[in-house]
Amino acid sequence: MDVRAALSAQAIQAALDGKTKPPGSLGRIEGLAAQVAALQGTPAPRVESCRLLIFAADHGMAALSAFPQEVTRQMVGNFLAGGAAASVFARAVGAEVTVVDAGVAGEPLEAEGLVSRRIGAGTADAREGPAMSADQVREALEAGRALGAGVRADAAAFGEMGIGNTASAALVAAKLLGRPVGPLVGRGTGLDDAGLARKRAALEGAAGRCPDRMGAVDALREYGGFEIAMMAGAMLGAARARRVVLVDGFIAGAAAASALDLDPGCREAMVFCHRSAEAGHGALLEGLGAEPLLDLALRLGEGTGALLAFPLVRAAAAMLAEMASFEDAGVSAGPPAG
Ligand SMILES: Cc1cc2ncn([C@H]3O[C@H](COP(=O)(O)O)[C@@H](O)[C@H]3O)c2cc1C
Ligand SMILES: O=C(O)c1cccnc1
Repeated sequence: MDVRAALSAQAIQAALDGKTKPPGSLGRIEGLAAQVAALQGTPAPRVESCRLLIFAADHGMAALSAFPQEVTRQMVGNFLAGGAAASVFARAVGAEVTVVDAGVAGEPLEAEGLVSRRIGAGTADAREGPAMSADQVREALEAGRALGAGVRADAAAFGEMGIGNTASAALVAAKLLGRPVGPLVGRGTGLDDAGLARKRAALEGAAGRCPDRMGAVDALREYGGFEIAMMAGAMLGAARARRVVLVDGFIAGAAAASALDLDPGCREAMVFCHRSAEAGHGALLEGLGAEPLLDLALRLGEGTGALLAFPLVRAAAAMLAEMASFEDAGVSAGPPAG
């Protein structure tokens, strides 16, 4: 930590301790407020607006899902029509939504409001060989970076849609953490025990093609999805633009792990919003040293958990910006914090 950062962390702590409350009594909301203050470089931070970017793409491993591949395309229509869970939560918390076609299978989607950044018509089957080319990884990261950098809202939330993407996310996460894929494999959209055993065996086979530990570009090339790679790029772009980066569940977590591997500095922008019920998410969070805000047994993706956490982040920033100090309010302070 450089001296300026140390001083500013101290100044932020002093501002928090000067508020009309026993020191530390707002628990983790105080840490959240301090994070946002440091990110924005002000003791009066603001997180009033939020934009959710939903990245959609298809996977060569879609057969490992409990649902058919065409659901990805159909859900893009549902997002655009405002009928998905993420659409409803976005309205409920006052967030805007952008839907991005990162590579849905079949003919290019054409719909009003859809942002087209297609890298291909779905990835290749990672059980057999690389999911995409190195050029496609770069293209996806770059397209994402530009989209993330272009977010004008104070907070950027990240969601995804892609049948089969819990398989892809498990492999990417395993290689980034240098861990066996088995414990990261989960039921996704709701596999039964036989489906789960089949998925685990398939992913263990796929993982065996490559070294145990890989960097983000290699892991994304071998096992990624276009939406996961583009989301990783978008997280980097938004973090560099000093937006709060709201990380959703397991799949967004794999994208976040990729972004962190490419630039550990983007950590200061990231808020891990919830612990998904998907089996591997606990291990991924632990591997990243992240303690999420919420634990609601969600297992949907789309950015739903990120949207639910947004009001907490908004309230944390407002607390630091608006709460009276002991001095302002004429309230007697207790003993010095420490
Ligand atoms: C109707 C429907 C809406 C969804 N919204 C998100 N997902 C979630 O489920 C998928 C991942 O699970 P798996 O790897 O098992 O396919 C992703 O598309 C994810 O966003 C959905 C899944 C379905 C079926
Ligand atoms: O946590 C997630 O992102 C998730 C879990 C299950 C299915 N789809 C997404």
